Amino acid sequence: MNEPNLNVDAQELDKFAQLAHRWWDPNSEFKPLHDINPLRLDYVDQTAGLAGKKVLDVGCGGGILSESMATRGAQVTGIDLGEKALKVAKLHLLESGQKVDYRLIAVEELAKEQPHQYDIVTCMEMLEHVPDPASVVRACAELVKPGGHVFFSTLNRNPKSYLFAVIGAEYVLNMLPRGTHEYAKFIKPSELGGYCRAVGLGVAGITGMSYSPISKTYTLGADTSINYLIHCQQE
Ligand SMILES: C[S@@+](CC[C@H](N)C(=O)[O-])C[C@H]1O[C@@H](n2cnc3c(N)ncnc32)[C@H](O)[C@@H]1O
Repeated sequence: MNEPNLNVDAQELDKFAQLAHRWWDPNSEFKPLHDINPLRLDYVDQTAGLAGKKVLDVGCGGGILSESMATRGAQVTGIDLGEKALKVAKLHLLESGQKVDYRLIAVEELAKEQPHQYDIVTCMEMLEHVPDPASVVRACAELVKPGGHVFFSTLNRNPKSYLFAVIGAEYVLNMLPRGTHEYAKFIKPSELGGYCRAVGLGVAGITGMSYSPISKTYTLGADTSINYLIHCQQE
């Protein structure tokens, strides 16, 4: 994917391509995504109701969230620009027997092709890896049906998130490979909320996702200082 006008950072895609074969190993570099998945899945399901809904998962990677939403009865399309991750995602369907439509396409392109087609759009842990996150938010707003739900999760930008998400996770606890995250690309909730409101997505809720190095578990709650989920509705 080297087309100059795509909203993509080739180095970011390459990081995920190098690791793609380990996507479904719950003890690999993707362990944090496996660990947070039940929390975000329940949050989306309880907030928007997945059964019978047409759902788009943007930046779906190997399909951890996409597949789990399919198990809740959603008709899921997963898109990414990482070819290897998508291959892994498709292979995993053979093992799980789930049904997800995976496509290699930029979200901005899909928005032109299928405007206002989805009841729910999810875009988790992806915005902090793209050059122009506002463009992704705009495309998600174009893809969701009037009154539909859009969910984003990303990393907040402040000294605490630098300490925990970069130094702690990559250098002290070795939970993630060094260089996984670029601090300058982290996004404050106020900035993400601004991108959403600018394209007609009303912010309905913001929830923090916190990790306890003592219990080694994640919880949802009021603390949005490191990782957070934002729930929007198309106005
Ligand atoms: C941290 S992974 C998150 C995967 C998945 N959303 C999850 O939370 O389980 C980030 C994903 O974003 C994808 N990505 C990065 N830049 C992208 C872009 N410009 N368009 C689509 N996907 C992109 C990567 O290929 C990778 O699969």
